[in-house]
Amino acid sequence: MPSLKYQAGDKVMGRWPGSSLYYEVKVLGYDAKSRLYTVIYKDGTELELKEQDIMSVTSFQQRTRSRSRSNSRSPGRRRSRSRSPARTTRRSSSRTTAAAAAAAVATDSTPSSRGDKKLKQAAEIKISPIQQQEKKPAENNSNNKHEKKEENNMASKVNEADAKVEVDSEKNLGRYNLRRRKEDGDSKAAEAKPEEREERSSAAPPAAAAASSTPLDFGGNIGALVLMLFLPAWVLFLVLQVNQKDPSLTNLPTLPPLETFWDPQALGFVIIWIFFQALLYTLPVGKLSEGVLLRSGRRLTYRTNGFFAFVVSAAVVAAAVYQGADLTYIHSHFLQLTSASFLVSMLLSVYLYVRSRSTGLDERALGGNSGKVIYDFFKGRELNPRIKEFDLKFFCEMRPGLIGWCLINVAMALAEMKQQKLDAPSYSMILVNVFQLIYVVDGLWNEEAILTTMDLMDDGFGYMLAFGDLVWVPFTYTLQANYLVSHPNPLSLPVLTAIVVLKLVGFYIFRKSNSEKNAFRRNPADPRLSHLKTIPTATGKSLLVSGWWGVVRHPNYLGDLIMALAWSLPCGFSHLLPWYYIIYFLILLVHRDSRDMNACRRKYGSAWDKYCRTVRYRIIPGVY
Ligand SMILES: NC(=O)C1=CN([C@@H]2O[C@H](COP(=O)(O)OP(=O)(O)OC[C@H]3O[C@@H](n4cnc5c(N)ncnc54)[C@H](OP(=O)(O)O)[C@@H]3O)[C@@H](O)[C@H]2O)C=CC1
Ligand SMILES: CC(C)CCC[C@@H](C)[C@H]1CC=C2C3=C(CC[C@@]21C)[C@@]1(C)CC[C@H](O)C(C)(C)[C@@H]1CC3
Repeated sequence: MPSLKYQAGDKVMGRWPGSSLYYEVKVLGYDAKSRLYTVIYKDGTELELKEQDIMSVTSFQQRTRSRSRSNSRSPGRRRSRSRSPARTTRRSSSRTTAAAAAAAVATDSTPSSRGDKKLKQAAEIKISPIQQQEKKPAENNSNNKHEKKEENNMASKVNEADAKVEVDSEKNLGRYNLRRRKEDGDSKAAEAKPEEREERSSAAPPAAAAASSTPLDFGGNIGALVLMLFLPAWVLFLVLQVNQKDPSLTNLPTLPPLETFWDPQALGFVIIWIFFQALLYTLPVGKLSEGVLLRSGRRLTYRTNGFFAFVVSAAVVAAAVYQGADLTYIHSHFLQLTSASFLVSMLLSVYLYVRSRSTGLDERALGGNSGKVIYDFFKGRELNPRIKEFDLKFFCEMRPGLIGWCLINVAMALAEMKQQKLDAPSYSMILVNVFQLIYVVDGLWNEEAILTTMDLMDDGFGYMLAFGDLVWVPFTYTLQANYLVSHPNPLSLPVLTAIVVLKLVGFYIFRKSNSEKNAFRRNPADPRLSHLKTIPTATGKSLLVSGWWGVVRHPNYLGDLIMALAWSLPCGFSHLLPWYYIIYFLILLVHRDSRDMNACRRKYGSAWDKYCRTVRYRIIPGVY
């Protein structure tokens, strides 16, 4: 790198994207095409940074020193976070450390006469060298030396704006423990306003600028192309197969004439349904929830009124049925409704790809910005495409397909009654309907929790999710109910009871683990989580290492899989078809788990390895 400002091997200070935090990093290389430096953090995390986000160690020291001086001269110019009563300083778990940090702040940035008072009001974040802290057993309230409370965030970083610590020696360039003081009283933490929690929670966004070097999933361009062709073909196969009297693997369906796929009325219904859901989403009813801090430094707001949308949709559908609407139309025109939804998802994907071309680097997903057209089209380039406040990804994932899933299931129950001349749906049909209804309603009730899932935080919005949300979910997740319409499977009471128990166990694990992680990510200081052990990471975020997330690395997947089993069991063992969902789901979740492992490895470096060594099983206890 001859004419570059920084050379490979240089030790410099790198800004964490989207924040004012600087870490000591080593320059590994420079990519002339993307004009990004690849840097490595002390814990092994590699990121790509722009030149303006890098500073030489000397300039960093000068800058921090001058800030320190100006802070001590004009207290009024300090950031106002200490002024809110909810943000009063918290008691440190270690008096020694608190004293050491206090000394550092008082000596270096404020005259001692004012020191004490100022300290009480000062920023919640303080810095002290990590080596010193790690040696103190009193600090470590876990049995494992790697496991500490969220407050013990080990980070090789210096918060330029907040730290107010003199950069007086090589000390600041080494490893620091960036910790937050505990609240005076836990309840305050729990009651804190979202904007206050924001600042208290992880100090840095989770990843770097969209990197063209992020490894490609699914075998890159070719794999994405194969999947793009295979997935609709597979949906078609399932839809045709389920209508066969004998849907076994030895009895494959024949392709119907092409004109049967197209029905303008079906397309009309699909469009009306999507627009109806869009209308409900935009109504100023329900909570406004904040998403995670993005790489761009922004935090988006979402209208989480999914449960409201569900209730209104149910009421409107019930009214339509009361007025004579025949829901069994959905069963008899399933193929046409599927192809209409496919068309909509295709058009949406093209729109998403085209608009992603005019987005900035930091608005793109790390995984869908490879420069490979097919791959990026499939994976999705833009992380959070929005039309004004209307978030397309959030909406599609949580509304038309998900609520449509329940509508289709109800239609299947009516079709079963009609086809089998029953006065009420069969027990198997009721179980499938109720189980999946619980799943969907739970998702909508806890809609906010979706904001800390991979799809919302990391994945771009492209064909994979557009097709997944609008076609895959409503037309393949309803397969069990669809199967039962013409393949009855009577259940004995003991079997029925056993299936219900299985579902409840799965649901308990799924809900508890998802809520635990969501609550922790939203407010690491939540007193209800204070018993949990955590592993600090260089990003300022911690990883849960006890509770549900200490049993396996994806307890939520475990619960989901148990539930999937309970959804297939009511269909019996006559055919493999209704078991397709659990087979697909196992593959999806194992693949998702490895995608997440790679993403977390990139995000958290050695801290993630530490987590994996501590929590050794991936999804199923006892299975690596
Ligand atoms: N029905 C269906 O078709 C599907 C359902 N699902 C369900 O959706 C839910 C969400 O799944 P998904 O988005 O894949 O993944 P998760 O909700 O498990 O999210 C993964 C993220 O959680 C954070 N995390 C991982 N380990 C820890 C830890 N120990 N402590 C704290 N945070 C941790 C990391 O993000 P960070 O650290 O950045 O916060 C990681 O990237 C699951 O319940 C899953 O079963 C998923 C796919 C399909
Ligand atoms: C087409 C591909 C082969 C796969 C596409 C995957 C998508 C269908 C799924 C990715 C993550 C999902 C989630 C749910 C539905 C399926 C998709 C979109 C979810 C909304 C179901 C309801 C749950 O309660 C949830 C936790 C909110 C789920 C979040 C992830």
